[in-house]
Amino acid sequence: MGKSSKDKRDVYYRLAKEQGWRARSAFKLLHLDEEFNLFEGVHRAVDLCAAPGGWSQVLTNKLRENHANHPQEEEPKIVAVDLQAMAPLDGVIEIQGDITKESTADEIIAHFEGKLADIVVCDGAPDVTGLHDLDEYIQAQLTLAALNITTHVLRPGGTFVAKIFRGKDITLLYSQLKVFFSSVTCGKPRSSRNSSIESFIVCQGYNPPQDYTPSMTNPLLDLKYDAQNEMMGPNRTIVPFLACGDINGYDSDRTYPLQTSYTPLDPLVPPISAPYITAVSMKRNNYF
Ligand SMILES: C[S@@+](CC[C@H](N)C(=O)[O-])C[C@H]1O[C@@H](n2cnc3c(N)ncnc32)[C@H](O)[C@@H]1O
Repeated sequence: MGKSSKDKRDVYYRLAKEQGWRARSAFKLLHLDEEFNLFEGVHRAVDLCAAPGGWSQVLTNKLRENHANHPQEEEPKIVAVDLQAMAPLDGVIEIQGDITKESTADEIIAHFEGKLADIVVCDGAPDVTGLHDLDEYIQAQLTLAALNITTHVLRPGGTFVAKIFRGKDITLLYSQLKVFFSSVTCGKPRSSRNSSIESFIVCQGYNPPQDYTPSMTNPLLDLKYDAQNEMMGPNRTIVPFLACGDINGYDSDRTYPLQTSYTPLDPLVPPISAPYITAVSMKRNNYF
């Protein structure tokens, strides 16, 4: 009887046990490295969603190798983060925290003491629900949280690698990543199960828009448009508003009965700060 594909996949599970990797996923990073040469000249790394620590082990080996080859260069620094506690790993600073939280980002940044990382990797996966659209959405949110932390800690020219679920809406995420990196490639390492929707984006050449200011309250994570969180400069995107068709005379008897002082420039688009009562009267007039 021939080997089933399941038997072949298990080779990485067995190899991981034999070679002392904490997780078979270590091979995914090793195989991505074979293709993309991820660790050349890398001394400082962040491992997001790191438990139980397979990728951190790979990082430790690669960065130590780099240091052994160039002892005059700085000592390796690796910061690993996960929701779950991780058994200690020599040479790895571990943070137990949620990567979607600002406090976790602050903690990571603090460990770099003003210096920047050469690479950020993220193998994060939320608990899947089995509802594909929902799982893809949550995975994309996790990737965006990782990207957001990355914009705070990655040096220009640096690399970001993250797990994605390559579903039908993935091109939106690619577009968002292309804003920040000169090269964005999607890779499926041979150790990643064929049956799995997972792939990895390899983003190289970090190059944020000029004057981009990293912020945890930015549109990638948090859609807040109140006065305190107003987007400025290149963080702010304004798209044209086009009234389609002739709206003259449309519903011309409308009134704003509860707002004597409110004179909107465009009655169909009240300012964001317009009071609740505006929404009530607009709703009453069936504008939305
Ligand atoms: C597939 S495992 C990572 C395996 C790891 N790369 C390794 O080689 O050992 C996914 C991890 O993502 C973590 N995770 C999921 N959501 C997270 C979040 N919001 N913040 C931090 N970690 C998260 C989980 O706790 C889990 O340990």
